[in-house]
Amino acid sequence: MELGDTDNRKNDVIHSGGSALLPAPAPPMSLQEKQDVTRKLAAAGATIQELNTVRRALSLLKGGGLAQCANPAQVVALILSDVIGDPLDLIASGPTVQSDSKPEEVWAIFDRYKLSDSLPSSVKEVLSKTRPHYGETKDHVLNVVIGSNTIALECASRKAVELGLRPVILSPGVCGDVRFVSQLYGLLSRFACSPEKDPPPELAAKILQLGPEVGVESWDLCRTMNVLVEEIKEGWGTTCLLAGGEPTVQLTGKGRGGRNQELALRVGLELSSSEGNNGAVFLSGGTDGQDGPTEAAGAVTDRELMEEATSQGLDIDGFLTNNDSFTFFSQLSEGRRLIMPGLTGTNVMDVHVMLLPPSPQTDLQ
Ligand SMILES: Nc1ncnc2c1ncn2[C@@H]1O[C@H](COP(=O)(O)OP(=O)(O)OP(=O)(O)O)[C@@H](O)[C@H]1O
Ligand SMILES: O=C(O)[C@H](O)CO
Repeated sequence: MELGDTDNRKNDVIHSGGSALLPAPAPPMSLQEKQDVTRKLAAAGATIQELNTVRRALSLLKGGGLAQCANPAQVVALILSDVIGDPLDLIASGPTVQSDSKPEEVWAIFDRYKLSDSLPSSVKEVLSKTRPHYGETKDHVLNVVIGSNTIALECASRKAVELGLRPVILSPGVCGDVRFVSQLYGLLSRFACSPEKDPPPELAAKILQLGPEVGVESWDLCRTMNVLVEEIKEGWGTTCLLAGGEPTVQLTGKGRGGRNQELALRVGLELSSSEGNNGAVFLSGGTDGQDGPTEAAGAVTDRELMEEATSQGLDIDGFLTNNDSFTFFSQLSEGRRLIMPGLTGTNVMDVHVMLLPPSPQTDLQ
């Protein structure tokens, strides 16, 4: 979070991690008490939406407080979004966006995670006060999203065209468990590499059934499948399927990994078990250059993965059970499938890329 002043104007860059970088617990709450509350919520599995709704209510600067402090100076907030849907009031808990979270909304979150009875009395005191507003008008604040997953996918799409690929953007809002997300990409690859001119309708039905589990709307799935069918019928070159978002992993093991590496590993299993000529290549990477507590940003897989692992005596299921995807990719072929760009200094969530080469019958046209 950088602040800069030019004459009577304050320029802020709002980005990932901003909530933690700009703590300002509302009195009488102490910083330690506020940290304990957010840690308990995160450990209980609260979503970023729930977490930041609570953070805004317990902070002097979040939820528009920073803009209020700057009033009447003109505030220009340049925002890098790391939250699906780019909600201005939730990115870094919206320090320049007036908060409307009501105490009852916050208590409902505490109740949901059974924390209401283990909170310090300061929480009750803060929530019993009405939040200050920064006046009747918000004319002195301009919030601009200058970086987001949508923008990243649009840039990737332009690069794909430069490389002679045919891009199609599925969605910037992919979420849900990596097991469902990997099934979606496996089904889409089978749909695109289908030997029939018209892919089997049951494949399309399964893809549409998965939509709600992975945060992708039916019309985005139908639009994408129509592009893939056109590719099959008209025999374009390789289609570059682009998507992004922030899937989740249910951690059951003690291994080292991240959601991007685990997703890539699971998609590799899907591709390896897919019959026919499934020449898809899949990449998942964190745009901040770090995936979980590892040096990698993600990994690349294809249908050769299973055979490659088996030939090197690596049991994929064992690594997955232990959430040990980083160790797996590090040991496989000297780590050649890992993506290691280093930290990028920005964060617009994860990007998924799947290259779908033309299926054999179109080569003969
Ligand atoms: N061994 C593991 N295997 C798979 N996923 C893991 C593992 N360890 C952690 N994770 C996942 O990685 C996530 C944390 O990823 P990361 O450290 O990249 O932060 P982040 O969620 O991207 O936050 P930020 O947006 O601030 O970078 C956790 O939500 C957890 O589900
Ligand atoms: O700082 C935060 O609140 C998260 O990174 C979401 O923006």
